[in-house]
Amino acid sequence: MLNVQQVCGGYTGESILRNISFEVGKGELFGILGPNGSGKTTLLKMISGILPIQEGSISVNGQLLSKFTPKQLAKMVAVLPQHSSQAFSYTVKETVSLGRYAHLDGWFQGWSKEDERIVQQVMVQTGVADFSHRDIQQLSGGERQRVYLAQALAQEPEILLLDEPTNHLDLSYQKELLDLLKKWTNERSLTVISIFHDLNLAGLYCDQLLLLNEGAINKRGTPNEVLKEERIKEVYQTEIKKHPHPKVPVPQMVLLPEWQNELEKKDPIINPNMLSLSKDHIVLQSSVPLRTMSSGVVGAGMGWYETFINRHVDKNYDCSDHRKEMAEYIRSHGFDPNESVGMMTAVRLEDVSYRLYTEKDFSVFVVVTAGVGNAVDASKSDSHSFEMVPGTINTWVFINGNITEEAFIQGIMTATEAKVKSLQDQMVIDRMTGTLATGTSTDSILIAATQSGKSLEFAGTITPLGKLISKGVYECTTEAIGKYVKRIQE
Ligand SMILES: Nc1ncnc2c1ncn2[C@@H]1O[C@H](COP(=O)(O)OP(=O)(O)OP(=O)(O)O)[C@@H](O)[C@H]1O
Repeated sequence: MLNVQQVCGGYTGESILRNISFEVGKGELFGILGPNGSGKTTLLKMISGILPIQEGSISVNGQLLSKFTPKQLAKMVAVLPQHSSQAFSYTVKETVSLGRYAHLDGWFQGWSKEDERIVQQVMVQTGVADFSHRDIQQLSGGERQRVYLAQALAQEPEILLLDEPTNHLDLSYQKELLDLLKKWTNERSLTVISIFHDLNLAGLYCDQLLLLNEGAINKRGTPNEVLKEERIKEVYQTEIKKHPHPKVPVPQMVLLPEWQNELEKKDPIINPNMLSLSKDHIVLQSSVPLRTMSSGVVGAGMGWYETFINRHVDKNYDCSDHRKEMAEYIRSHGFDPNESVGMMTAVRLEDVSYRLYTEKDFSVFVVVTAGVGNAVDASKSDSHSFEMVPGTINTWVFINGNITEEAFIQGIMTATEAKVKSLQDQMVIDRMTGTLATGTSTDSILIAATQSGKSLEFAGTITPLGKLISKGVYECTTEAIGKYVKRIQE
């Protein structure tokens, strides 16, 4: 569809872009990225034919851009510039109707039913139909942006060029606009070439990305190929971190603010004095959010949480809507479920076991409640029927240190191995199979780290961090099971 070959050029004598070559396929949503001044707008101006190129070639459907008449070009390519402004006082509908100009024989000569239908349709699609009779000068920045988009779409172009289309738009209109563009690329094979400053939006919506740096191509490829942490850090000269989108397999980038360096220098913060115990629940309230990976009823997965609750429930607790009920319980006790990890246990909470384990410059605080009434041998779990019951071994591991994503996962493995060993050493039996149990059917775990102080890369069993986790989980699980067994024997 669009072929850019070895293009060089810029403004009167000064060459801004160097050796730019890429292709854009029909129906593609193509994003142009790059720092301020990298040449994005200059490139877009060249593609739209406003700025002549100094070297190379740009062709559309196999024909050089310079061979099209202005009217042919206007029918084929529509442009939504960065800061659209209009000197004259037009209504919204008149402004949108200007988009049909390239299709008319003369100025509003032969305005057809089809022209009217298209204008009405794009006004509805861009959400401007409700104020179609208002003066464009009286609209907000976001409303005006949508009117100019409607004007560009009314042109029914094959290629739509956009310079930062989501500028001025609030969150919901950003999404609506990009959803609409994506739909037009899929359903009408509209080719969209757009400049983005928001790397995350570009990653979410674009099929292909072109990253410019100082007038040259740094990388061209799919979002996963272009949005690499090291590359973005280098090109934008800033601290960022890449993380996965929670629903779709595209990378997302987050900024790391300067003040996070201060956080990293702070002293350890999680200790046994922060634990409050009652018959109903055990709560650990942190003064700062902790990076947490857990299988809690509330707050499961990866997140930042301040409140950690292990709640006692009756053996016959109805688990049918346990998430909602637990969130209500947390709220009714004065905590925010959005900032909490909540677990349940049928075990008596007086039998909790907890201890702080310290190394030279980091520490681990372990809290375990354990009961083995529904102990299971994982190698024979086929013999068991699936039943949701409140968890019985709940393991909390708080780390006063700065740990990697890898260490979170290794921490869960290490803690699980230590738990299994404790069960085996105490000869806990799966009642269904009569074999040694490896856990219980609904155990829960959390690893929560302050992400300040010492950097800890690994948490496998023989690493410095893994040694504390192993020892802590083994000892606390053994003690908690011991208390449980003693109680049921009494
Ligand atoms: N009309 C002009 N005459 C001369 N130089 C210009 C002109 N317009 C832009 N430039 C220069 O060309 C370079 C690239 O500008 P361009 O607008 O293409 O960058 P950009 O990547 O779109 O930046 P931004 O993200 O800030 O919009 C800059 O150094 C800019 O100063």
